[in-house]
Amino acid sequence: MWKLVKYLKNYKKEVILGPIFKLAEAVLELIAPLIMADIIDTGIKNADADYVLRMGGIMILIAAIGLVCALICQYFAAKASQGFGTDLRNEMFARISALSHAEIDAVGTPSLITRITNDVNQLQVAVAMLIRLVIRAPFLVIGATVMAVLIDWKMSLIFVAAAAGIAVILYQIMSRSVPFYKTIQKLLDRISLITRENLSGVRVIRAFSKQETEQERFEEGADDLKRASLRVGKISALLNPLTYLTVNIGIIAIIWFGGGAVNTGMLEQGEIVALVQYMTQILLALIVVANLIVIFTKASASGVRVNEILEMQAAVSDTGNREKHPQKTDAVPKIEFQNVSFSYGGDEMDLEDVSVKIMRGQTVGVIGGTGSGKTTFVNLIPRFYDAARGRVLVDGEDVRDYPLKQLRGQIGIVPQQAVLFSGTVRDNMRWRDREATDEEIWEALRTAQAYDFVKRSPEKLGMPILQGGKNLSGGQRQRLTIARALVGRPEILILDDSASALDFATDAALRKALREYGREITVLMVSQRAATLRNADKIIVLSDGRAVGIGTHEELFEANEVYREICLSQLSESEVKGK
Ligand SMILES: Nc1ncnc2c1ncn2[C@@H]1O[C@H](COP(=O)(O)OP(=O)(O)OP(=O)(O)O)[C@@H](O)[C@H]1O
Repeated sequence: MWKLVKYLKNYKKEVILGPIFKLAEAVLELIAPLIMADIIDTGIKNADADYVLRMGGIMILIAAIGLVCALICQYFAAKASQGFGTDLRNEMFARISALSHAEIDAVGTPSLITRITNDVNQLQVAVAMLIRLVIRAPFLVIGATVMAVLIDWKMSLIFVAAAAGIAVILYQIMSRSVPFYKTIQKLLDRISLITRENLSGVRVIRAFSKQETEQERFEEGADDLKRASLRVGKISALLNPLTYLTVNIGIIAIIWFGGGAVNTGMLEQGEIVALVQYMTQILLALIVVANLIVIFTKASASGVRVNEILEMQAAVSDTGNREKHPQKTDAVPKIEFQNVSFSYGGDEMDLEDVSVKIMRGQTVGVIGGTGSGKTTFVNLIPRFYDAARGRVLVDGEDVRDYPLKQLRGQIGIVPQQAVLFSGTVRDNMRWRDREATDEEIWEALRTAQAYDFVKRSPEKLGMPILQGGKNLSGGQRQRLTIARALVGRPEILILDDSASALDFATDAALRKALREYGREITVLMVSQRAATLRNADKIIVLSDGRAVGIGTHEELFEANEVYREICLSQLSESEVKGK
């Protein structure tokens, strides 16, 4: 948690001045019982109304000054804690954006969300408390004890005994409850995961009538959280009664022994009242200390989770990479895989020893069964992941040597899942090229077979798109994601099973339109449909992560068992042979 202190650097003034004002308030609080004692022992004893009123006035003044000090401290605490939270969130967001897919997969999106929201909240509360109470509470405990010693050192022994008793109670309760706070944080992560899955998958859940099962899953998660919270609650609930009991025993002892001392003239009545007030102040301060321990324990669990993100090293990084100026000649393959192997972390390689050359302007198909490694293969080109062995080259340069912006800037990607963002069609189309003109956008829409439905809409390019593209059909979404990748004319276009939601005629029209780009674009087309890839210049057949065949449709159909089987399961004999 202390590693996060650097995020307070912009709020030094608040962090220093806040506690000073709070301390001033505490000093005034410690003076008040002495004045009270004086009122009783001098003003009331001598029936001096003037004295009582004067001293009463001073007490009101002290209370008013204390209030102002408290408000100023509160202002500083709010400013520093909110500013700290904002800076920390901005930094976390930047780090999360720089993480590669591997780390995001490992932590999980819901956990990232709870870390940047709930965990930062806990830390903000801790910062506010740090400024407001961390110095004040111990100061009051020590100060009240010292004041008691000044009044009567023998009576102050009661304070020492009560404080020791409360310290033991605090330790016993905290050591039992603190470990649960970490568990509670994890359970919150789980609830967040279930909620997120349910909200994003609500249509599927309804389609499969799985509402009840999902409700049960959520209730289970909520029950676990309730159980853990109740356990902590039951332990912590003992804190207040036990502390009150100890302090009240202390007060009884003060009155008991103090009464005797008053009778023998060793102590004044007012001094007894002051001692009781100091005892109450100690009680309140110790309860604050207990709450502070809880808040700091939660914050320390949150701090660890936040630090994990801040210290995470992105597996894919481009630190130190300078812009490349490769010779873009026909002699050098546009894309080359040299003995590439990759694993997501399991025992087996998800891609094994793949070597392939893709020349400039070629259209290359990637085919294979479900889970054969097609997406993994194309994901290595824009460096969503890095190869474990071997090299991936673009224009003869290792992809790891390019700045990510330059590498990804020349690639248009259409992912398997058509994701659009809220805004207009125009906003979405300008993701690759902010400066793209309407003409360029219309051209990309035409190639992607999205021209007609956008043109028909009254707002044209201003047509609104809801979050996730929910106001569009699956096919329309997919066409827009294809158009988005084409705007700005990428040198490499990767279509990851992107035509799957298109009918055959549209799929064919898309391929025809793409051919018109000629040699300008190198196209990688992942598909499970043999018909889609039949006319490609080259087809790569993947099976269990291995490239088991590379060649044209005719060559592969002749010589490759896996490819022939795929074709025969999908195409009629005339389709297999026909062009
Ligand atoms: N993020 C991931 N984490 C761990 N394993 C993964 C991940 N993505 C894919 N895999 C595994 O890697 C293998 C190849 O997956 P990949 O997505 O490349 O297959 P695919 O050929 O594109 O399949 P499909 O046609 O079904 O999309 C599969 O066994 C899959 O379980």
